Amino acid sequence: QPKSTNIKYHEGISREDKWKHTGHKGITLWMTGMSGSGKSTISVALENALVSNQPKSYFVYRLDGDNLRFGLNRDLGFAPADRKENVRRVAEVAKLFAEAGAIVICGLISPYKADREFAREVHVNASLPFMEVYAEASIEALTKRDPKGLWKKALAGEIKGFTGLDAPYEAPENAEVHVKTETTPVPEAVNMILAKLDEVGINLPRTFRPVSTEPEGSCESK
Ligand SMILES: Nc1ncnc2c1ncn2[C@@H]1O[C@H](COP(=O)(O)OS(=O)(=O)O)[C@@H](OP(=O)(O)O)[C@H]1O
Ligand SMILES: Nc1ncnc2c1ncn2[C@@H]1O[C@H](COP(=O)(O)OP(=O)(O)O)[C@@H](O)[C@H]1O
Repeated sequence: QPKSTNIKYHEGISREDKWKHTGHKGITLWMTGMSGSGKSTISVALENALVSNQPKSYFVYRLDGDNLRFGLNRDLGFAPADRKENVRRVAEVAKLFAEAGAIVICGLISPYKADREFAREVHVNASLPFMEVYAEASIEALTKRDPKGLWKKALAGEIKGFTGLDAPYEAPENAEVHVKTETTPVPEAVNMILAKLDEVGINLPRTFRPVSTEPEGSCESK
């Protein structure tokens, strides 16, 4: 519930009218998984596939957990309440972008099921499509990959409350897409997500606008 009272929601132009510009519906793809599981790698590859590999570019916007912590979420840490607020804010921002017609790719660890469910509800309540994508890899693989050296630091006790070590990760049970990134190459993961997008059906049907059948210059003669 909002803290403010005496506020009123104002409607603008319809979502359908906004989506006419993009030629497709907005949707939020929520990538979850532990650090190093492949959220960013797959998100960027998917973004490229949608922007550069299609006959017509899609309107895509990535909301990356790490990146947002430099700005919008700079006041948040990694305590459970902070992670919850992190997910809430990103879910609300994603909803706004999806309303504007974007394919929003969120990449957040989002370790708690309840928080991810909240993100889904925000979209469902606004009648916006939402799908969860689970990037999974074993702790063994994650500690080997360790692109940022964070697992090494956390294992050495230099990071407290690290997801997968001394902070929980509640794995999704019903994610729309489940990518086992130890055995699924990145392009295959992208194609799995594209196939799911096709299933949801975000492309808007197009019909041709007929040409005028009035004789040329008939306007002036009236
Ligand atoms: N304690 C702890 N636990 C997990 N991750 C940590 C931690 N401290 C810093 N980092 C870095 O922060 C990135 C995760 O931020 P998120 O906003 O995605 O996290 S969360 O959804 O709020 O749980 C995460 O990014 P990714 O590696 O891309 O997942 C890490 O780079
Ligand atoms: N199949 C795969 N899918 C995604 N990432 C992979 C895969 N195989 C290896 N990797 C590597 O794993 C690391 C994943 O890191 P990153 O995408 O930053 O994860 P996250 O955003 O979840 O923290 C990268 O170094 C990437 O090259």
